[in-house]
Formats: sequence, structure tokens, C-alpha cells
Amino acid sequence: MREAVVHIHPAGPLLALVGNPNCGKTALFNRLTGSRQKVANYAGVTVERKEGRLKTAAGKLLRVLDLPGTYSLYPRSPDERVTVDVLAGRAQGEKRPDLIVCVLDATNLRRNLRLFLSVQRQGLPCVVALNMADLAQRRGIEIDTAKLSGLLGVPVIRTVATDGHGLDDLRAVLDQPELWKTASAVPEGEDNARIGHILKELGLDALQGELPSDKVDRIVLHPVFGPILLAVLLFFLFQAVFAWAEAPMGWIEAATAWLGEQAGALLPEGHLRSLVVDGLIAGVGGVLVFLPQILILFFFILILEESGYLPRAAFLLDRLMGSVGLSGRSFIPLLSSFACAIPGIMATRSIANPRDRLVTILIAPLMTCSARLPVYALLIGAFIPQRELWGGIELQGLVLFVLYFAGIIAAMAVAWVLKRFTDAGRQVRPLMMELPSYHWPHARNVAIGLWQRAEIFIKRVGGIILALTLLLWVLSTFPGAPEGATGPAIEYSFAGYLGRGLATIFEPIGFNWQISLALVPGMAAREIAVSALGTVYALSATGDDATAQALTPLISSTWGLPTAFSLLAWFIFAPQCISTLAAVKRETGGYKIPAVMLAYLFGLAYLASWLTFHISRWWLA
Ligand SMILES: Nc1nc2c(ncn2[C@@H]2O[C@H](COP(=O)(O)OP(=O)(O)OP(=O)(O)O)[C@@H](O)[C@H]2O)c(=O)[nH]1
Ligand SMILES: [Mg+2]
Repeated sequence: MREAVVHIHPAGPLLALVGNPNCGKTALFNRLTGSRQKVANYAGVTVERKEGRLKTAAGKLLRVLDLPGTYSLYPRSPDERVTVDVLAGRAQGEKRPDLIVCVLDATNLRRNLRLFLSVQRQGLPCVVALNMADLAQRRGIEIDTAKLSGLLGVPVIRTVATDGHGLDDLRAVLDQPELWKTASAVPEGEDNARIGHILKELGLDALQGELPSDKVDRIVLHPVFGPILLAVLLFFLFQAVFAWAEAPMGWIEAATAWLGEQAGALLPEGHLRSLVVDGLIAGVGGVLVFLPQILILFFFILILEESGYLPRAAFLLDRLMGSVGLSGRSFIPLLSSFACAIPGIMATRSIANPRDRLVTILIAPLMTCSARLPVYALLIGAFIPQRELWGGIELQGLVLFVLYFAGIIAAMAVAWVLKRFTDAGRQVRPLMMELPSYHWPHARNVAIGLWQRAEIFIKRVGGIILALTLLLWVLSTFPGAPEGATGPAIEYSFAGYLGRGLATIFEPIGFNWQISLALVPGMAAREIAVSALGTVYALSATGDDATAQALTPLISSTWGLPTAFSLLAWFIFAPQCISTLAAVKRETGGYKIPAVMLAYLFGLAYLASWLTFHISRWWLA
């Protein structure tokens, strides 16, 4: 029997947002449909189609598609292909749109019109949303929308997606029945000539003077000051992650300790108390404490994304990345991987060259994802003294910076090795990347972004982290200690056996059985390595001290420094993330690449930890 793909289209008229990258399609989509898709100031943010619903002024419900931006209808990268396929009615599981809302960036009409003219020739009804009208006005670009509408032969609506200006007009136009019926008549003439004519008619054909962004770029893109500025920015970021988080982390710690004491005093001695105090509070509370650090990291990432600095950083690093066979194109996917490798791997869809895309996917997990931050922070807090070096630089922040940097160096090294194996790496590919104008980040957008991050983290803590911590508690508590046992019950439990079994593999790199055990649930989410250590150590504590003890002093008194360093080195490579491997399988369409990735990351992690452990033991002896 043959299987066939069945296309089921939801009912209702379909409208698609099409336009150049970074013209504000997603911002418009979010406003129109009440969604919260990611908006940022660089090209290639949206890489897949997203659907939402919109109500017109007359109350008609429409389906709306947000699409990846594209410069032309000749796709060069996987994300652009999505848009072109939707326009042609080739997208799987989706009908051809009934209407196109072509979003044009009013500050760059010349380039944006080129796409519009090709979209118009697709024979679908069109409306133009002339977006970024606020920026255009501030720069003194006055566009007569009525005249433009006459020249293009379609309705033109002035919009400002960030504050919602013009959206009511857009909703009202969508109610005109004749709009949906007629594909706009395409006037005769070659595109460039037509664009020239349109701009001339609008009085916009004169060259523009220097923009404020150009002045800023004279410093930001300066061959000497540019890289210095980038390094200072990143350095400051990691300093802030420790320095600013200290107070809020103290509050969360105090709250967890208080809860543990209360629960310990209220509940009678027994399994329930152990479950609540050692499982729930010691485990989950141990992860929650890192929320402030994660939010500080994202605060900086959001500001960088919204301001338009990211593509500049890509530009600055293009030469460096070229030396390992990559281009600046890989920079943004790699930077996204600092949040999590999965969106980073998705973002590689904007890379046109298949080899570059594959190499970027392979090295994305070496960027330190935010789930590893709790692990780093725990170990740094326990083993690196809180000391000020010269010039007010905090040692702990410096170590964190070094760890992130080590991940980057490792990624570059792997890319360099891969370049040896593929000849495509030797091609010189100039970086074609749009530098958007700088925007002041909107406080509201940053607040929403942070809130979403907090939500994601708390959902992880309350979901998978809680579930696996409780499972670990069960495995660590049963079958229970036999008669006349001397050690704590955990040593006789399932988890105890499993941990000791694994420890034979990890002993050469300095991990004890508790660490070896914690690595297993850490495969589902890396933070669980921390909560698992919390639970395992709380259960290993002998004596009748039943209150949840903070993990930091516990491990700093029981582990040697070489073990701590070795574990840090392990997490630079940290091959154990199931969802990343699943994403790689999805993006590469097979098991081969994820298998290669798992094997090489595991090998490197083991090697790095082994070296770190032995060298630091020899050093400290
Ligand atoms: N000033 C101003 N900024 C806008 C407007 N619309 C969008 N922006 C900003 O422009 C940037 C790009 O917006 P997005 O909605 O992500 O653009 P996009 O077209 O979806 O981009 P891709 O998904 O990369 O194709 C963001 O920083 C937005 O906040 C507008 O009308 N005025
Ligand atoms: Mg978008």
C-alpha cells in the first residue's frame, strides 16, 4: 500500500504577509493576530511560517500567515524557500493564499518595491502595508500613499507596526469584497525602469544624505575600535550576570531555605517529608535560584537584538569566521544558541550554503546555552572565591566569561577541522548582510521578552525538572536500606547502584557516583544536573538534620578542585541533550548527523575533562 500526504486546509480565507527581511512583518502579524512571535532588528528572524487569526473591521475572521522575509522569488536559503513555496501554492498542508499583504519598509522603498513587483506578477490580489512610516517621516521621507496606490494599482496603507498606527485602516480595507476578487493588473514595463519611474513620480529619486546610523557605524564598524567595543560589551555582560544577580539570588535562596525549614517542622519524619524537603525543595529550589542570572543574560541579548547591533557584530567577526571556513552568516544562529541550541539550529535555515549550514548545526551545541548557566554558576559559586581583581573586575564573572569563551574557541576549532575535510570551505564567500538602522529598544518589548523567558524557565522547572527530580527521589529512596545498614539509604537504592555503575566510566575524569548519576537526568534538561545533585546530596546527608541544605557549601567541602574543574570542562561540550539531537534530526532529515554530533561531543567532553582533571591534579599536588 502506498501512503499519500493528505492535504487538509482549514476553512476560511487565507492572507499571507510577504516582504523583505526586517521590514516588520512579524511585528505587524503580532499586532493583527495578538500573537507573540519573535521580533528583532536583523534579517532572518522568522524562519518558518506561522499562523494566526485576524478579525476585520466588519468582524470577518481571516487566517493569517507570517512568512520568512525574502529579497526575491528566487530562493537562496531554506527559509526563503518557505515563502516562495507558499506564494506558489506548493507548501505542504497549505492552500495558496487568497490575498497577499505585501509589507514594504518605507525607509527603503527602492529595494522593497523590487520584491513587490515580482509578487504582484504572481497573479494574486495584493494590498501594500507601507510600514516603518514613523522612521520614514523622521528622516524626512514623505510618501504620498494615494499617488503610490495609483502607480502600483493596489491599495496602500501607511502602518507603524510597533505602535499599531494604521492597523484599523488595514482591517477596514480587508472588508472590501472587490479586493479579494481581482488580481491587480500588472502594468507594462521592465522592473528597474518602473521603480525609477515610481520613485521619480513620488519625488524620492534624490540620493539620501548620511543617516544617524552611519555616524554610529563609523565607530562600531571601525577596524580597531569595533572589535574592542564588542569584547568590552561581552565582558561586561558576564560581569553583570554575577554582580547584579547576587541580591535576588540571595532572596530566592532564603525563601527556599525558609520553606524547607517550615516543611521539615510541619511534616512528620518519613517518606513524605523526605519527598518534600529533599526532593522538591532541595532539587527544584536549587535550580530556581538561577532565574535572576538567566534573566540578566537575556536582558543583554534582547537589547542587542532589538538595537540592530547583532548584524554589525557578524560583520566584525566575518574575517575571523572566514579563517575557519565559515562566514559571518553563521554568527546569528550561533549567537541564538546562547539561549538554546534549538532556535540556533532552526536559525541556520537562513544560511544559503548547505555545507556552511551543516557545519553551523554541528557546532551550535558548543555555544553555552542558558540551561548550562545554572551548572556553571553552581560550580563557580562553590569553588571560585568571590574576589575583586584589579579595576573592580570580579573573579567569578571572569571565570564565567572564560567558560563561554572556551565554548566559542572549541566551536571554531571544530569548524577548522571540518574545513580540512570539505573543499567548499576554501571558497571565499563575501558576506551579504543587511545592516538595519539602529533602534532604541522599546522598554515594553524588552519587558515582554524577559517575561516570556521567565515563563519558559519556570515552566521547565515546574514541568520536566520537577518530574525528573521526583523520579530521581523515588529511585534514590527505594528499595531502602537493609537491616543493619551503616550508610544512608540512597547507597542501597536503585539510583545508588546505577550511579556506582556509571562511576566506573567517569572515575578516570574525576566524577564521583553522585555526579555520574546526575548526568543521566541532565540529558533531558541540563539544569536537572543541578537539581539532581541537590536531591542526591540531601538524601546522602546523614544525621537528623532534615532541613534542605544549600548545595554550594556541600559540594565545596566534599569535592576536590580537580573534580570541579573537570565537570566544568565536561559541560563546555555537554553532549547530553536529547531535544537538541531531535532538532538536528529534524533539520537534517536523518539519524546520521545527530549520531555524528553525539559521538564527537561525547569524545571531546571526555577528553577535555580527562585532561583538565589530570593537569589540575598535577598542578595542585
Ligand atoms: N520604528 C519602527 N520599527 C518597526 C516597525 N515595524 C517593525 N519595527 C521594528 O523592526 C524590526 C524588525 O521587525 P520584525 O517584525 O522582526 O521584521 P520581519 O519582517 O518579521 O523580519 P524577518 O522575520 O527577519 O523577515 C524590529 O526591531 C521591530 O521592532 C515600525 O513600523 N516602526
Ligand atoms: Mg519575522
